[in-house]
Amino acid sequence: MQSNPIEALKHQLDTLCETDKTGFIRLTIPCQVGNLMGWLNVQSVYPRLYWKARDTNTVECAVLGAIKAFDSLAALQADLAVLAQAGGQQPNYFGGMAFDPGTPGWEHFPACHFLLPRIELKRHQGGATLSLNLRFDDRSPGAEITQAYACLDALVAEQPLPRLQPLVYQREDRPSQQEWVAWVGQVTNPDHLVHTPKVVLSRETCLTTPETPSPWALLARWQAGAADCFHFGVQFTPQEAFIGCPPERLYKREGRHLMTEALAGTTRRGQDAQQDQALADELLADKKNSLENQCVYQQLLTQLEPLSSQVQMGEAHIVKLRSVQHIRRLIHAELHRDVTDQQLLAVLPPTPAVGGVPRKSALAFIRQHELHQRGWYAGVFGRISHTSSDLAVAIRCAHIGPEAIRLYAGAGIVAGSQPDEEWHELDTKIADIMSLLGMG
Ligand SMILES: C=C(O[C@H]1C=CC=C(C(=O)O)[C@@H]1O)C(=O)O
Ligand SMILES: [Mg+2]
Repeated sequence: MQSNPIEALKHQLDTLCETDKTGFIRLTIPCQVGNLMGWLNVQSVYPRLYWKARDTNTVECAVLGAIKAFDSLAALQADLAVLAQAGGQQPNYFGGMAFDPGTPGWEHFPACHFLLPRIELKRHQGGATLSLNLRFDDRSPGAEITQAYACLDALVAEQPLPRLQPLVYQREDRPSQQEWVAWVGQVTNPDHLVHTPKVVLSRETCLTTPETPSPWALLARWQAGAADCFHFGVQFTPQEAFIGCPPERLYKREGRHLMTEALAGTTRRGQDAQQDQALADELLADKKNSLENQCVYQQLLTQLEPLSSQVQMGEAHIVKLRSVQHIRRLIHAELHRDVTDQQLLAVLPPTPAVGGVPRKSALAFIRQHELHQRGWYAGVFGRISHTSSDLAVAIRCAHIGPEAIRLYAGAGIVAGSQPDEEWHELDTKIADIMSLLGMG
């Protein structure tokens, strides 16, 4: 990016200094950008966050800094309400939530965290824009403007992403395959299935290496092979990152229209078109995989019923990703007038695609057995605003620390699940990122 968009934003800020300052203000200027992650990778302002929703032709966002951040949905919803009441421009808040707020989770990753960024670099079909966000309602205007100038001064020009170097990793799975087999045995025991028909068990694959790659270089490569997925990354601190390319939507809300889905039930990709189709047909007809999907849509329908006037579900169909195929059912609903994102996020996650049925006893099993912290894996990641929100289920993801990369994968265990097949399913779910790391 050339320096003139920054100068142009400063010029807008100069003009703003002389006018009335209230509420939320977004200053925007067109700009040119090559690679948003190449830009993010060199900035010194934190948090650094990337978000691209699953739909084609959607906006790509790279954001920096936080002029406001919320560790609770109630506080976030209150802020949305204040700004909606004031009218005018409405901001986007980016962030996520942990899988289980009742566990310690990951250090530096609060159970819930959504931020209103200082800087937004966006690219859409019409080109790219650079925006500077300001808040005046709850702070001294002078200090806010000084901080905004300082943030603009800190921006640096985009640079090519570093190459991914071949590294040697030491792999350790938690649980081990032996422990996994025992857990699947417990969950599929008829005495357990009677009260808990589904538990999504997960595994942490810890790849230790003296030096980990740039998370943005890794995400850029991962994203290139993950069409039809959400793409996200966040760094709250320079030492660690959480990135992912999840195929599953928690929900998208446009006004009162809500879209959600049940994505569960998995098979691998075939070697050729014919085998691929045979595997897809088998998946759709398979009882165990259909049950995994049914648990998800039944719970979503039950939860949406009191919140909406109409709930409609489409046919089961296959979603093909690079290494796996899934069963999906799309759900549409018209929300009642007063339903908020706070309510939706209090009710919907964790869906039985990542938790289980009933939620309470599935979570109890997970808490009792899994020794690794899921943290934001299987949680929520995305964008919230007054007019529309879009959130992914944070699966197919990696936590990148200074000495290790942690990959996460889970599998829905129901009646008919075979321990070794489910273990193998975990491996196909991490196959994309493993091959990028040279471990495929
Ligand atoms: C929990 C994960 O996947 C879920 C989503 C799709 C298919 C799933 C399955 O077939 O088990 C899982 O429910 C994961 O990838 O970590
Ligand atoms: Mg499965």
